[in-house]
Amino acid sequence: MSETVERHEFNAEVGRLLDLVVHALYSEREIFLRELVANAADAIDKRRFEALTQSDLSVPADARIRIVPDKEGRRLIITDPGVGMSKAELAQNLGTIARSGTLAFAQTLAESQAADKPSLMGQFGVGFYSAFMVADRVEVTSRRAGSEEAWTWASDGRGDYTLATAARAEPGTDIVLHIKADADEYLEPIRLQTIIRKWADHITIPITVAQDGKDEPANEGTALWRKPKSEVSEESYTEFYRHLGHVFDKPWATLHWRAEGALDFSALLFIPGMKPFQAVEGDRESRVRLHVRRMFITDQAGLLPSWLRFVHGVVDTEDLPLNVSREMLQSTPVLARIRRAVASRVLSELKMRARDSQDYATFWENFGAILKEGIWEDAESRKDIAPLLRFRSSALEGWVSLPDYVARMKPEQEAIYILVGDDTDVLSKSPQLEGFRARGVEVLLMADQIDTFWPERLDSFDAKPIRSITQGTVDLSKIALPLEADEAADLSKLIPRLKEALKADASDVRVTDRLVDSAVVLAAPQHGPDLQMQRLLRRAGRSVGSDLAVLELNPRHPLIRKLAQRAETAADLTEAAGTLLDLARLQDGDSPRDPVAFARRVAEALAGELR
Ligand SMILES: Nc1ncnc2c1ncn2[C@@H]1O[C@H](COP(=O)(O)OP(=O)(O)OP(=O)(O)O)[C@@H](O)[C@H]1O
Repeated sequence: MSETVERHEFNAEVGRLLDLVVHALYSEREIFLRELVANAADAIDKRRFEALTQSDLSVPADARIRIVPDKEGRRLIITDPGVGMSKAELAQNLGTIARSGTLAFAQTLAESQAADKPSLMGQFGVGFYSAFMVADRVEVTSRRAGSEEAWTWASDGRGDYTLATAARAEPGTDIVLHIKADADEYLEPIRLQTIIRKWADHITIPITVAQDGKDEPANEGTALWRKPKSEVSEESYTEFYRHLGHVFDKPWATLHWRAEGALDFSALLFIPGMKPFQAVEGDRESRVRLHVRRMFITDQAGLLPSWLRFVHGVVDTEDLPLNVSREMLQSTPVLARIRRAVASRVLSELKMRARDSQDYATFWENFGAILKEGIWEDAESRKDIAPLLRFRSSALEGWVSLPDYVARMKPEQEAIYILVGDDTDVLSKSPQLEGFRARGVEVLLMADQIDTFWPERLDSFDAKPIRSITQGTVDLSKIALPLEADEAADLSKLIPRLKEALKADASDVRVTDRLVDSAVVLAAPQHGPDLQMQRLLRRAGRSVGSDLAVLELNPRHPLIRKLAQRAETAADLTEAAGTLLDLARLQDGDSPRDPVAFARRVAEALAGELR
């Protein structure tokens, strides 16, 4: 067979990443073995998954990962019968950085303090490239399952790599590391055994290390989730969690249980201790792994609803056949029942942990925004999720729950009041809150994208309606103002004049008791989209329809009083009306309709003052 050899440059990012990996990132070089073994195990799982629909790809019964040190040749070889890589996949996976942001993150990491490194590192796997910490040349020979062709990728990690035709009897991958002069220890079978036991014991695929010509088992290979809880140490849980999630932090929650009876399954689930650094945009599916009788089947069985997609873990059942098909995964009632059982177990864990508010805040700040999606999209779970929500509040620091809020409601108060915007700190200063603050009425402040949507679906909590304070007419008149307020001006002449002047820009002009210090405020029309929704629509370039905002006036404010007097005469109020509307928009963080005209009017008004 004639050999073809092609030379390719690494893209510039890979070059820089390699440099960081080798020189700045890791203090423990031994983790290269963990990374390579994890990749090999993933490749075997992938092949098993593909075999569900293509039986000729099936993984050999004695599949294992072999580690073979060759002292004389100064080589370390890692072999797996996994899915393998085609020529294009070799170039793509080992010649570029697939995930955007990886390089930037590696740089941050390299520059960070030693003390912060371990936790940052958790967000980050350099994976395959870590081989260059111990090797000055790496060769990867791979044959894609389902193909006859094999290719060898080779590089000394310095700018370029080659791709050459090769031969391999079976699908799978061999990684050959040419060990550096100062890395002799990684040619010692005992040392390799120790590393595997430390880092890869939870991998259920057998791993062997060759010693004196014999393959010796190196991992225990028991399925951790099948062991009784009492036999699993915290370290083993943590190590398994890290392996599953490709992370390095500690789980915030570990849920390990066995269901027996109507359903028969074991589950080991984790809620991460921090937000994933590289959240895959658009991927909203739960990635909890489904095993049948220990054997990995798929991580795409949607075992948890997407609003619990931050949960990692494994569910292993006796109730499905090993050759379960993809169609069956969609339709079998067994899986539907398992899904319900698993989700309800996660919710009860959250409920229990929510009793410790400080502890729960960690979870909430990481994943609260995702949990809220459940209120929007899951009618069945809505009632269970609602008490788990937490909010910023106009009345106090920290996180507030709906039950807390309801317990603090004023006797005359009719609704749970909310204000939605882009930033809770900005919201907490909003004039929209003035009348509520003055009357001692608490308002919940929300600034996640999803907050524009879910309140409408929940509608009420504990029989109290949830109302946006910028929507419709909020009636505060039943709750007395504790301080003495100025007499309200009579606006009966002013209002029709302003309505006329603003007929193209406001759907209504009316008196409000929501204000104390400010003259004006905007409200959404009673049956149209709320203000934040209008803002989102506008930013997305969508029309907000005919639902113009309502301009509300504070009849006790000096400016409004003066205008009310002016309205008694025939004076022209068009400009003043426009300025009022623009002021209200500015307060809510929006621009005046015509910034230049607005600036001119304000300047003229000031000039009048100064004259
Ligand atoms: N032994 C292998 N068999 C098949 N494919 C592999 C093997 N090793 C690596 N790959 C492929 O190369 C890709 C890149 O591997 P690498 O270890 O750099 O990153 P990763 O595993 O995707 O991410 P991370 O290390 O952060 O978990 C893998 O996603 C996989 O597709």
